[in-house]
Amino acid sequence: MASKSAWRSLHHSAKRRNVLSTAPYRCFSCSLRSAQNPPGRPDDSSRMTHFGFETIPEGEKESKVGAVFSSVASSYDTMNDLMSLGIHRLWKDHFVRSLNPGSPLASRSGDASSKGWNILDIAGGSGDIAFRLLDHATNINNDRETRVTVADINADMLSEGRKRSIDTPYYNTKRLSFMVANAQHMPSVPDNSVDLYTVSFGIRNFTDKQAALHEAYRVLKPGGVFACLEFSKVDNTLLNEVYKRWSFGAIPLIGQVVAGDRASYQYLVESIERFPSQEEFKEMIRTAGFMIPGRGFENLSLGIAAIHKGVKPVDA
Ligand SMILES: C[S@@+](CC[C@H](N)C(=O)[O-])C[C@H]1O[C@@H](n2cnc3c(N)ncnc32)[C@H](O)[C@@H]1O
Repeated sequence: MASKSAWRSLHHSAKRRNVLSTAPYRCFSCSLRSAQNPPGRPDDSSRMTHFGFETIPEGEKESKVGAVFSSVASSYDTMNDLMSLGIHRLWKDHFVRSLNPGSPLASRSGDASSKGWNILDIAGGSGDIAFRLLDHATNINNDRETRVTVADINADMLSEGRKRSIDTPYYNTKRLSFMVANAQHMPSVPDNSVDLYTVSFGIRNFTDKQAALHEAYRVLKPGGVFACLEFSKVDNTLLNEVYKRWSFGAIPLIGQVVAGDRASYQYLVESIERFPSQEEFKEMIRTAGFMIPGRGFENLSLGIAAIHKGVKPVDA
């Protein structure tokens, strides 16, 4: 008899080719996909959304985004360096430093007995943020208890992450795990169980961003922190002009030359353009129930990217 993992991979390749419609046992990733319309939610089949500059039925977005990331998975890290001229590394380092993972939890949750942080890195893809979070906890805070679950809807991106983790001290330890999950509905993550929820360059791809923010609120402990690093709106006219020429002119072309895939990179730049402004996104975080610390966001490189944070109230 085929092992569960062998069956699962056969099942998924069959699903991709549309030749299998029913699962003989509960398949985690597929059940999550179908869980987009949980009981009680209206059928979304007639609702429209954006896929880059295209308007498409909501029900089609996940598979289209899935195809983009399956296509770019193997070249994703190289492309990130080329597209951002390496700057994404500085943004990610700064993001993680600003969160200070592994520092004493007592200061914000009042739970002096807590050891280590339970971190959920959503849309974690190839592990860039997870490895940095664990390095920071270990090397800066001397904390060897903090653990990160990298969750992503795309098994191909997670498999790149798993491969990369082999070169880290966290490989095959309880500090690092990978999970196929849809940020909009994560039934396997209990309420009030997470200290820090991170999402880096992921949320603009979600079909229902507000639903994902509500789900972040649900899984975070009271006092827990939501933190998002995402492309945003440039607040300087001249830089904005240069940036748009670079992103629309060069990035799809680099995608074609390096990864043999122009269309996926065209989608990625269009999705940046479609993402709400800093102020609009801050209001979405507030709507999900979070308290907004200070100004609520920090612009990086004049707003090319921004860090947004929200805190779940301690008395929630
Ligand atoms: C641009 S990558 C970001 C990867 C990584 N966080 C980083 O900063 O390099 C975006 C990721 O979002 C994932 N994603 C898209 N929609 C998702 C959803 N609804 N739930 C979870 N992950 C999703 C994609 O599969 C992809 O791995």
